[in-house]
Amino acid sequence: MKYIVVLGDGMADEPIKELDNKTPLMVADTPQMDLLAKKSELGLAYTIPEGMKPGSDTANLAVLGYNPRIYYSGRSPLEALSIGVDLKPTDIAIRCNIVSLSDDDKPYEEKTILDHSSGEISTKDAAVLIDAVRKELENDLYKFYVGTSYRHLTIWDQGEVIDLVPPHDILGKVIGEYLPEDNALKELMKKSYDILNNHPINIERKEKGLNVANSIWFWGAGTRPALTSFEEKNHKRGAMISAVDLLKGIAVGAKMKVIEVPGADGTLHTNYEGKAMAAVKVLLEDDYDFVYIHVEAPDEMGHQGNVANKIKAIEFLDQRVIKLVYEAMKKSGVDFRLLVMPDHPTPIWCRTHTSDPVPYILYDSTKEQDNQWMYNEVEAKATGYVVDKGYEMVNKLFDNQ
Ligand SMILES: O=C(O)[C@@H](CO)OP(=O)(O)O
Repeated sequence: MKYIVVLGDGMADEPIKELDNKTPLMVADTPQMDLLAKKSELGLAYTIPEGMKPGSDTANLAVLGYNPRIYYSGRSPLEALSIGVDLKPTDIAIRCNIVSLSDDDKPYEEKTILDHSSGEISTKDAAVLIDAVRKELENDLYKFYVGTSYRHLTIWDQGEVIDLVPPHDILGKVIGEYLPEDNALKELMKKSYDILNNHPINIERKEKGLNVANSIWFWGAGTRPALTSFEEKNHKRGAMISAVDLLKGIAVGAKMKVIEVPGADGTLHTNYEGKAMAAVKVLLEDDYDFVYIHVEAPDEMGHQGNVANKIKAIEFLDQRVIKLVYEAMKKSGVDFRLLVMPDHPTPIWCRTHTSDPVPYILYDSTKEQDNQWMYNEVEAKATGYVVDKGYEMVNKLFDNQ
């Protein structure tokens, strides 16, 4: 038996007025997910433990079977594992976004945050900007490392885990009240604006009408994580396919195989087919038992508040990932169980995450069901199946309960 998770980041949503009070999942043309839903258990899963913040860190740990209350020690330390930075016990890892602030004459505190992703800047351009920041601001206490696209890393030697606001939670707002209380971190952010706003890369971006990448933004602080190995825990050899350091870092921590897919970049235009084919290969040719395919695009489109592109991202996931994996597995004749779900909702109305339960499909090629339901939030709720503890989902997938 082979085991597959397809994780559509932020795919769940709420009814939207312009969509006749339907959700993007209800409106999207998803014949593959609907076919699977008919043959499967359909239900709702709570991936965010009560009282915890609805981050992709917490939710994906849960879907991989790690109780966030035990294993969560911050987002950035997980990403550091993927970036290859070995944290000392006294190091604090902090996510260092490159964001777009309003390019006006107002003091830093009065600027508005326009985009947490600087127009999904390329890693190549971002690396040049992080280098410019590093030259001016790095010292014995603060070190800067390049991650992927707008997502980078700062290590604060002998620092503290302090509460910092994720930039995607405050899009369109004046930043003053959301800046770090820690003065040193705030100063680094302020100085970064002076370094970056008129950097040649940003002058070019302005000319091209692209969002400028003119400030760093700190959030997601934490300490070195300690995950039990996935194989020890589940007696399954597991592999991870994702564009983002968060998921790749969780996999490094869990001693899973990390598969790099060329062209997988976390955007709407990622290499969907490449991810699907890499998953099939690791299961059928390399004989791994479990693969986790993470697709970031629906979440990013949610953060952008772009309903048409969120629908597109869901349709791409359906036709260019799930369909390919399903058909290749069927053709191989190997039995498999397939779990399709988001980690959390990223509703268009709020452009950030919520803690609501998410719809899941659990398919078993050896026990096909014959139901009438389709894959969406409303029908998943109507079935009455509920998984209260998201971190038990893998046990369901492995049929271990
Ligand atoms: O990587 C990030 O900065 C965030 C926002 O895009 O991702 P997610 O919403 O998946 O936590």
